[in-house]
Amino acid sequence: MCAQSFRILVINPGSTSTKIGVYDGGNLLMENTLRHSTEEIEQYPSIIDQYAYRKDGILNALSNEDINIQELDAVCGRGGLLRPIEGGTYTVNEAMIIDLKKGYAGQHASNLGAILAKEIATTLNIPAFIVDPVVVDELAPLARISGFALIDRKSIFHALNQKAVARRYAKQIGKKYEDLKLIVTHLGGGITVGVHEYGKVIDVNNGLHGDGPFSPERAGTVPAGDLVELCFSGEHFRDEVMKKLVGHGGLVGYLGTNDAVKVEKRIATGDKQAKLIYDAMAYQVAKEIGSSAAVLCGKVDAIILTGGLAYGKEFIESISSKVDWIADIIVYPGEDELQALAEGANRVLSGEETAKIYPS
Ligand SMILES: Nc1ncnc2c1ncn2[C@@H]1O[C@H](COP(=O)(O)OP(=O)(O)O)[C@@H](O)[C@H]1O
Ligand SMILES: CCCC(=O)OP(=O)(O)O
Repeated sequence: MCAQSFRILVINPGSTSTKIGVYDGGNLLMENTLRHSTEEIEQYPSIIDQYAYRKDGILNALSNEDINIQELDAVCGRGGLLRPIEGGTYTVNEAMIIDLKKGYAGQHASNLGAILAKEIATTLNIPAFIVDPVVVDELAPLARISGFALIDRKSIFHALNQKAVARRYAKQIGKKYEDLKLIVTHLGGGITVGVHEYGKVIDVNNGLHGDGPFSPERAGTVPAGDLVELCFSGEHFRDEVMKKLVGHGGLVGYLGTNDAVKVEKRIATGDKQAKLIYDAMAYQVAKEIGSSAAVLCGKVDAIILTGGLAYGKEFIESISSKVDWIADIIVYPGEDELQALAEGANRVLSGEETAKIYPS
């Protein structure tokens, strides 16, 4: 008897893009990346206000590729800033939608994944899922200590892609993910460096709220005392400072764009400031990888570099030249997120796994 084949629409809203794909029986029928400039995104006061803009983009892309949405069996979105939960595939439920709409754990484009999936799925009377949301939390107790007793460190990162590429690497070398010690670095609109020890991400920088390297649009760690002074100087409003840290931080703050391709072009035409800032981003990523290697006592099976910025050859070279003494470096440009979403939904639809329930 043939295994049943399911047609699944996957939706991955990122800070600088919305990526979609349609899979049938595990085969990719179409994929599309809709890029969003800072100016486009800025028209919307909050993440939830981007809903119709992103939904229209998705439905237009599907229609341009002659995909008949009536033939879909499920819709699976990237999971956003929910309560901390274990990894896996979850049915989108009302409790999840409520948390995402009110921004329970903050604002990020991934909050739209479940909402878009549910909305499209409801009109078609089919199920909606999320897989490995950005709040997957496997931190070791030591990694939770920030040094400031009122604030714990949190696990907010590219869980879906980090896990997917780590598994891809394990398969490629004929080993199990659960038997490896890896440092996985996602280089996207946000940048996260995860310490994967035997299948668990025991430490990772909080890629959203001011921790770790700066990124195309986030400030990462900034000097805390200076930040406190700035916040209480009476010259800045709360939302303005938050925006300077997340959204208008990193490359946007220094160079006015979240697009690394444009930055590379400026460097090629001799823009010294662009080169300094781009080199500094690579420098901070390398430092974070170095400290992650210390977590694993230097016993690292491989360093994986992935995400959109990993297409930039000189950027990757700049990081690699500082950390290649630690372990082999594997570069997987782009991401495996769409396929990981499709596989997660497929495991549930085929009965291989039961969907987890998000707690209310
Ligand atoms: N070919 C490329 N060379 C260098 N940088 C690239 C390339 N393609 C995309 N990028 C950059 O990657 C970043 C976005 O990465 P991506 O993983 O798609 O992020 P997100 O999922 O957060 O939207 C952007 O700064 C974009 O300009
Ligand atoms: C919220 C952590 C994940 C993240 O930064 O995603 P993007 O790179 O898509 O913004």
